[in-house]
Amino acid sequence: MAETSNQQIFIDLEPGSEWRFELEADENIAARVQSPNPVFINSDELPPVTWYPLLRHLKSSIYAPSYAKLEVSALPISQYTSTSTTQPQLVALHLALERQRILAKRHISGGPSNGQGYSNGTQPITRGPRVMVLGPPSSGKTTVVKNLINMALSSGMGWSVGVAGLDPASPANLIPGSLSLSTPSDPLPTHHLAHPLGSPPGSVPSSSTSADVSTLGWWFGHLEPTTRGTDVWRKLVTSVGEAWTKRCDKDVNALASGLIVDTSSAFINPMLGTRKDDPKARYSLVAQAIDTFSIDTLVVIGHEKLTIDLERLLSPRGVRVIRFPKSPGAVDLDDAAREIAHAQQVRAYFYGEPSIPREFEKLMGRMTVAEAGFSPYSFQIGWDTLTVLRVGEENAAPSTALPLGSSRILSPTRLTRVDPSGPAHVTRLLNTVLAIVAIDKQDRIPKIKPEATTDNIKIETQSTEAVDVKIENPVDNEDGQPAEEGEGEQEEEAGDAQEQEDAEDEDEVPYIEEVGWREVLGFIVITGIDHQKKKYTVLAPSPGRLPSTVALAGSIEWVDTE
Ligand SMILES: Nc1ncnc2c1ncn2[C@@H]1O[C@H](COP(=O)(O)OP(=O)(O)OP(=O)(O)O)[C@@H](O)[C@H]1O
Repeated sequence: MAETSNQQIFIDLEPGSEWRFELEADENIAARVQSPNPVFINSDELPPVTWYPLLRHLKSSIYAPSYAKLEVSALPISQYTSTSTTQPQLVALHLALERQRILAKRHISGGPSNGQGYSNGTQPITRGPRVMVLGPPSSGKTTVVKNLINMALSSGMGWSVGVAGLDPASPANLIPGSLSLSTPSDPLPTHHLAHPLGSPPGSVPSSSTSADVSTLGWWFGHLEPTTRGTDVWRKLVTSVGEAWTKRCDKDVNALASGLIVDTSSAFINPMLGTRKDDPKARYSLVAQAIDTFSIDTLVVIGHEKLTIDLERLLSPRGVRVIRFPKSPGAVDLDDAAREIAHAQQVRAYFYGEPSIPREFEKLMGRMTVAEAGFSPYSFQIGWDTLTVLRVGEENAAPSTALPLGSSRILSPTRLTRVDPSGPAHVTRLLNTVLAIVAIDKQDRIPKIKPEATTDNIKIETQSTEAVDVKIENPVDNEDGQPAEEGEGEQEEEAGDAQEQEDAEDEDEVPYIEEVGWREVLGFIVITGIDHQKKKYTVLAPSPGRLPSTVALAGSIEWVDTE
């Protein structure tokens, strides 16, 4: 209940209650605890007597395990307190995971197992918990993941928990459209929408409004997996899994700490990823993620049928399926709210964490400090210098050009190069976010002699026999423009040898398909296109040369409206 005295606003919290708020576009508030007992936001303790900024559009809650008094700088229009919290269930789940971590650590360090380090009484516990959280849209998956991470990182045990983000719409630390892997070292704060699971790969030192999270990213380029994009998705998930395995091989603490995986709500669709050659398969992408990360615990939020379905499917594989209640506080996010969150996430990648609002200057007392903003950099780069690729999109001769009765089979993960001279392509690229990928010598497909300069395309005849045929001069494949000279400072710096090589390979995608599921080096966005000069204007997070001039496009766009 809120009370006002001497222009101060206090909220009294009963033991085991949470204060929930939904901030409007113009509401920035700060909160601080004014009682000896601590309060928590997503299981991260509010620092004592320090103002904790809660910025516009944020929807969250502050939990008090025992009686607490909270002071807020202003009362949001939408706020209430409630004792119907899922915090006790979260704590119980955390304790079960913590036990597994401790036993795994004991096993890894060769300590006595005294019969406890065994799961099911037979298998020794050799590694920390591998948990995946599943549920319908807005059921609170990311919130549960964040709470579990924060409880583990606050336990004082020095855990190094892995966080895999398999929800490209709620990116863990990166731009929407990414899959990610991070190992945060400090509890993740909740100040704004920009980074639901921490801050971007730190080019700046950590501060108290973001967590120092070194994040690896992979580019899916779309907000959710679809059956059509399944092949690329699977490759990307495998890449994330390999990175996690590598991490565990090098760091036994990560192995003992375990992994928590956030997932896309699309995962609850049983038919997602079902292939024509195996039409009866259900939950194939869930099963793939479970195998890839050796998941042992699946947490299903508030969905009874899904829990039962998955239990039937996964129990034989030794996966524990737990039904977890949906928090009554979880807010149904509509399209508008999601768009705002995505725009803030992209903006924060380029400009850094949102700054602390001016109106907080009048608040007396200590304030959690803001991250220094980044210095994004805008420059022009020639169409021929920046090679923009799409993964898994058809971009070849039209089917009508094929022999009668035949159909084309293209690799579902093939790369196509965006042809800047085709007007449709250029228009599509405006405002597009691009993921920069590293290229090395082995990635180049050796140039084929002119008579063989074709696209290898399999043609399936009606008798279903596959034969290889070659189609010359694939339509829409490359512009064939010679590389421009003197593209400006950035270009000369960025282009170097690669620019020359790109110009040579104008008629085909010169790289192997693996480039499409490689870890990304960073992101840029195309903010302008000069058709006359054949140049893109791009925004990068920092000045200096691009680490590579090969970039992957998807369907993620961003226009800075601030
Ligand atoms: N107990 C709570 N009190 C207040 N707000 C909450 C609570 N739990 C979750 N929320 C809010 O509800 C919204 C939805 O939660 P969250 O993003 O965790 O769900 P999700 O299942 O991951 O969503 P998505 O559909 O994006 O996958 C978020 O804005 C979150 O901050």
